[in-house]
This record gives sequence, C-alpha cells and structure tokens, in this order.
Amino acid sequence: MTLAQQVCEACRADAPRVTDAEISEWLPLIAAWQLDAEDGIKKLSRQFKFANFVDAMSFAGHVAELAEAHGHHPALLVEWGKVTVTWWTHKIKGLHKNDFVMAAKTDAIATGLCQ
Ligand SMILES: C[C@H](O)[C@H](O)[C@H]1CNC2=NC(N)=NC(=O)C2=N1
Repeated sequence: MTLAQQVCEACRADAPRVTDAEISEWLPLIAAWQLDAEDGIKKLSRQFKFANFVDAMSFAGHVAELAEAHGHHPALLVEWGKVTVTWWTHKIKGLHKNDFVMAAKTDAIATGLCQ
C-alpha cells in the first residue's frame, strides 16, 4: 500500500517519532518534499505553485478539508501564486509516520491543481 493510501493513526503524546531509518525509507517516496528542522523539530515541507492568489487559496482549502478528514493538520503559508505546506506532529514535537502519509495525500490532491 502506498503512503497516500494509508490512514493516519490516532496520534498520542507518547507516540514514537520516526527513526532515521524510517526517514531514509519514506522520504524518497515523497521526493518533492524537503526535510527541515526548526528549533530541533523535524518537519516536512513543500512549495506548490499556482497561477495566482485565488488558485493558491483554493488549494489551501482543499488541504484544509484533507486535514480535517484525517484529524491531522499542517502549517499553510498562502502567497500570491504559491502555497507552502509544512507537516509535523505537534504532540510529539517531531515527525510521525502520519506526516509522511499526509504529505503523500497532499501530493495526490495537488495533482491537476498546481502548475
Ligand atoms: C485534539 C486534536 O485532535 C489534536 O490536537 C490534533 C489536531 N491536529 C494535529 N495536527 C498535527 N500536525 N499534530 C498534532 O499533534 C495534532 N493534534
């Protein structure tokens, strides 16, 4: 089953962060995403390009619906012609498999919407 076909598991505060081995295994599956660390918190982010602000905002709305459906939410930066989506798990201050699943699902909904 691909990452995009998987579902988020209910994330608990004591859930384990992904290991370096898991990052090495899963990051290539979401090759357009980059691994960042902000204040020691690992995050996944990707910038999606659009023709204008309204299209960018519309995509952000689709991501919001996806997030609500899965109970797992990103940070969204909406600018003219682009949206930066950043996934991490607040509860564990780092990356959980859910973040890789949601990044893959974000790619799936972006298909056909972004430039
Ligand atoms: C109560 C609610 O389900 C939790 O706060 C959820 C909401 N969405 C979430 N999203 C993310 N990315 N991390 C979380 O820890 C998280 N927790």
